[in-house]
Amino acid sequence: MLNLLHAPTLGLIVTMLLMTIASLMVFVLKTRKTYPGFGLWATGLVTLAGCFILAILRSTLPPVFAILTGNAMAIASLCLLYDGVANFYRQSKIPANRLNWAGGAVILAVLAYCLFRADGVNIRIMWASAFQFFIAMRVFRLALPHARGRQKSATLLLCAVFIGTGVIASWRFVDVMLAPTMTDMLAQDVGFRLLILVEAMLAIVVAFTFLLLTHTRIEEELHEARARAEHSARIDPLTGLWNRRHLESEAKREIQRANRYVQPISLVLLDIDHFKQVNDRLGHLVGDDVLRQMAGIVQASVRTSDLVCRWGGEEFAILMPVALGEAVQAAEKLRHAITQQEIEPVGRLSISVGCAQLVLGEDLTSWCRRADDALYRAKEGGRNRVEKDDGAPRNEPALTT
Ligand SMILES: Nc1nc2c(ncn2[C@@H]2O[C@H](COP(=O)(O)OP(=O)(O)OP(=O)(O)O)[C@@H](O)[C@H]2O)c(=O)[nH]1
Repeated sequence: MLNLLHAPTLGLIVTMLLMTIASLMVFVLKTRKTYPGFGLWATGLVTLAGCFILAILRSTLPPVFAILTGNAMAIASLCLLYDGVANFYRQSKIPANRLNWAGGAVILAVLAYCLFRADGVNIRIMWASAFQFFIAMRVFRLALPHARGRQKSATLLLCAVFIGTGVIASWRFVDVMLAPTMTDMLAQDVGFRLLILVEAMLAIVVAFTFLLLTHTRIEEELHEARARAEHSARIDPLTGLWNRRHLESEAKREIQRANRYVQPISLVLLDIDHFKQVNDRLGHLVGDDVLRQMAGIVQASVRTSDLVCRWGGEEFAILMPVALGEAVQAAEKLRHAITQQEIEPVGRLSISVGCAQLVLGEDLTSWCRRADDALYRAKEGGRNRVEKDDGAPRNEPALTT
């Protein structure tokens, strides 16, 4: 066991592991999509690896330089990792925290002072461990509130790693406090060296966690982009209402529900009367604006449980979870509201409306055709009126507008 944890070998293994992981982080930073903070994480790990290299080379360098530079690098790497976490969660590129850096500078000054004390090694390790504990707890506090949604597991892993780092730092603090005066850190007992090895492992897990956090954020963005694309594929760009595609897919779902629970549902189709004249007299852009105003009136005049869509051109459709009689009443109310409304710049307009209640076992095509037939009859009957189709067989052939 002792041989396995031979100090120089241990130092070499840890350094090589850290260098490898730091290089991989830099590679990911240069070649993949990353987020604010990733660069700081990569720099933090490179700095940590540099600190271990200095530890290995300590005997070949002037001791004051090796100790102070090594500690400065260790402090800087902790501050960089914290800044990376802060920037990642806040999505900002501004370096996050001056308190850590100021604290780090004070600790470094204390460490420099300790170089001239007989019990300096112990005190140095205790101060450095205290700082490590402080940063670990700050990272934990910063990250924990973000453990939700898709980021939950990766963030919890990050919190666990920094809790582990904090535990090791406090363990080492107590261990060194109780130990006799030390002359060389790496010459300490096996337990002490084992802690360094565990810390190196934690650094690797941290790097993995950073990659995981980045990956889950990419997933999150893709998911949101897909949801946005799906939503906008169902919206009519001119009026902002749902489009026909959305209404049809909702109607299919409603048909299943209505058939299963025998609940009434009606389709109301409405068409602006003589809309062509608006375009012809005032131009297509004014026509577009009139359509937008009409959409607003229709949407405002129906219940929130009704689904309004632009069916196409100057036609709108409303899905109402009510029986035919109530749908006709609502359509009359809407027709009346529209005729009372001043529409800029054309004045008052009227609509023709066709209503049809879903018949048990009927499909969407047949239901729409019946509503369309009723609308056609409203047009034929002189416009500005509501017609219904009650599902009873008719003698005349089915017509469409
Ligand atoms: N401005 C504008 N006009 C549109 C749009 N979609 C369809 N239209 C116009 O709507 C008009 C529909 O004309 P018609 O089908 O003859 O109907 P109408 O003039 O309303 O006559 P009736 O429906 O029979 O009362 C055409 O002039 C189309 O160009 C659109 O997105 N914007």
